[in-house]
Amino acid sequence: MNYTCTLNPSIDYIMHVDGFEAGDLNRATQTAYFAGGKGINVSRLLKRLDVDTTALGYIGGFTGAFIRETLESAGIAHQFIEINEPTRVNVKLKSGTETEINGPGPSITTEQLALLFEQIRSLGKHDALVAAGNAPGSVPADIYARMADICEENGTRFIADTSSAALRDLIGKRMFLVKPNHHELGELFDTTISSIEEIVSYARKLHETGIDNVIVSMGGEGAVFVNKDHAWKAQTPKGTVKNSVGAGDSMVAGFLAAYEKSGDYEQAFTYAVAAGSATAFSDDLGDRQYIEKLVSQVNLTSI
Ligand SMILES: Nc1ncnc2c1ncn2[C@@H]1O[C@H](COP(=O)(O)OP(=O)(O)O)[C@@H](O)[C@H]1O
Ligand SMILES: O=P(O)(O)OC[C@H]1O[C@](O)(COP(=O)(O)O)[C@@H](O)[C@@H]1O
Repeated sequence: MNYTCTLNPSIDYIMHVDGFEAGDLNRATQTAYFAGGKGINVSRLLKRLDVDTTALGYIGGFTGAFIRETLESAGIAHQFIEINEPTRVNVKLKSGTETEINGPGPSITTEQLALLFEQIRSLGKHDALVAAGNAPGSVPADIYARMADICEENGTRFIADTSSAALRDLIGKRMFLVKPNHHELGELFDTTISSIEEIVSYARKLHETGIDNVIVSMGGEGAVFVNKDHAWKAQTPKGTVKNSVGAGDSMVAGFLAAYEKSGDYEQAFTYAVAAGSATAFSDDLGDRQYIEKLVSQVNLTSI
C-alpha cells in the first residue's frame, strides 16, 4: 500500500482578484476551496490515476472535517489523527501573478506524535511512504529524518517532498525519490542556481547521498531527472496556467503511478511532467484524461 503523510494539511482558499492593491479593499471575482497539503494532493491525484493510498497526518476542527469529507467522497482511505485545533487555511491569491500565504498550522502534542510513529512503524517492505509538506513548529525538526530511519529499518520505500530545511535533515538517508524545485535545490546547497548544468550537477550530488531518483522541477521551464543510469531534461507542454498550486505534488504522484505500472524511469518522468502541467493548466488538480493527452507533448533530452 502507498501511504502519504501530511503533518500540516490545509484548505487551499483560491481567490481571483483583478488588479489586487495591497492596503486597499479588494473584492474577489471568483473563489474556490480545495482540500490541500502536499501528501493529500498526492493521494488525491493518485486516486485519479487508479492508485490507492491511505492518507496519514493530523486534522482538526471544521477545516479538518472538510478535508476528511473531501477524501471520503473521492473514495480515498485515511487514518488521520484527530487534534483539537483546526487545520490551517492557506490563501492563494491570483491576480496576474500567484501569491501564496500559508498558515503556520496547529500544535501537535507528544501523544499525537507517538500515535503517528506507531502507524509508521507498522508499515512494511511492500509499502511506500510519501512524507510531504511543511511540519508545524511544534513537532521536532528531525521528524522526517526519524521517519526515514524507520522506513529504512522496515524496508519501506521513502519519498520526501519538503522544504529545503527539512530536506537538509534528510541528507544521508536512503530515499526512493525527492522532488525539490530549483530554488529549494539552491537553498539546500547554500547557493543560487542559474543554469541547467548547475541543476544537473547539484541533482547528481543529491543522488550520491543515497537518493535513488532526484527530480528538480522548474515551473514552466520544465524539470530535470537524475538517477544512477539516466539524466534527462524535460520540456513542459504549452498551455494556459490556471492554478499551479499542487503542480509539484502532481509530479510526485504522476511519477509514482507511472513507475508502479511500468517499472520504467523514462515513462515515469514523462508522466510526472505531464501531471504537473495538467495541474498547472487546471483549476483543481489535473485529471487522468488531460494528463494522458499532455504526455505526447513532453520532450525528454539526455543531458
Ligand atoms: N507554468 C507552467 N507551465 C507548464 N508546466 C508547469 C508550469 N508550472 C508548473 N508546471 C509543471 O509542474 C511541475 C512542477 O512545478 P513547480 O512549480 O516547479 O513545482 P512546485 O510547486 O513544487 O514548486 C513542473 O516541472 C512542470 O511540469
Ligand atoms: O506544507 P507547505 O510547505 O506549507 O505547503 C502547503 C501547500 O502546498 C500545496 O500542497 C501545494 O504544493 P505544490 O504547489 O508545491 O505542489 C498546497 O496544497 C498547500 O497549500
